[in-house]
Amino acid sequence: MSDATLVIPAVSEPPAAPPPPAGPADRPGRLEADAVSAWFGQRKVLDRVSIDLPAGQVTALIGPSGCGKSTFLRILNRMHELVPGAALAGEVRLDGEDIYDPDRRITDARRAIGMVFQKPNPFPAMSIRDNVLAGLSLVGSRIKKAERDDLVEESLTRAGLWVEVRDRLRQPGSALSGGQQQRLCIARSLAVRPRVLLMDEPCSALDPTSTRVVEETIREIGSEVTIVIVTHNMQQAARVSDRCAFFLAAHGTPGVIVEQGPTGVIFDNPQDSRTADYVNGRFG
Ligand SMILES: Nc1ncnc2c1ncn2[C@@H]1O[C@H](COP(=O)(O)OP(=O)(O)OP(=O)(O)O)[C@@H](O)[C@H]1O
Repeated sequence: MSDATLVIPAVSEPPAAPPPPAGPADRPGRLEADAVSAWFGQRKVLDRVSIDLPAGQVTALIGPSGCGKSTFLRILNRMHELVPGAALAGEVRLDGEDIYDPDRRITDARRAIGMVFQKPNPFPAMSIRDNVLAGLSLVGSRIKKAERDDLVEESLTRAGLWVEVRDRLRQPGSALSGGQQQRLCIARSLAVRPRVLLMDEPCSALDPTSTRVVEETIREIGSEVTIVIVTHNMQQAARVSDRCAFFLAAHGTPGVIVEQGPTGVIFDNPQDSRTADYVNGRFG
């Protein structure tokens, strides 16, 4: 490990920030990664990745399996450091502020930067309503009882699920279809009013119809909350993203960004022949 700015997770956490105020969703945030490298033990898996993720835009991270996309995504909300033996270097800034600053709590980063995973993971025995509210306690936020119903409706509406579930909010989350469960997980993330939403292959466990509905949801919320999505599906990247970053790890070397830019350019006029080969399905 040669980079000088190795980040070591804080041992003691500073006091909790106050819960976010009720009201309209916060404005979308701008994320910047600067020379981010990552290791699992002695193995370096990302090398000096720098990218600007503009506020209110959807950025797709694309590239072959194993090139470090998910690792990079997890670095963006401080999940990488939870893996034993994992280390990282470089800087990640949310609206100019270093999310790894030792004066900042991990939960502050998680509250501002939400995550939706590959497999829908609602709490199966918990009601649909309580699943939406569960996101708040996961990041240490509280909300007044009187404001809960409004927040549930607002979050489910933004996730494109309200009309389908408004008459059965007390039913368990497990009673929903896979696509509905994924939108419930999006609603759970949105209830925290994040500035950025990270999505790790959110449609890979869904059928084509559910995939389309989740993609519509992404397009609809993409101007209110900055979205970074990892996807293997090139059509999906083309459909939902404003910008793309192409990751590659050649012959066992750490992953790097080969090319990044507006989605139209990456697909129709890429500058690097490896990008052209990948987006046209010639490898990966
Ligand atoms: N917990 C872990 N411990 C050790 N190595 C890991 C761990 N997680 C990932 N890796 C390794 O880090 C490298 C990058 O993995 P990562 O999952 O970030 O790639 P990816 O591009 O997201 O792949 P995929 O598209 O298949 O999900 C891979 O070589 C992987 O084997």
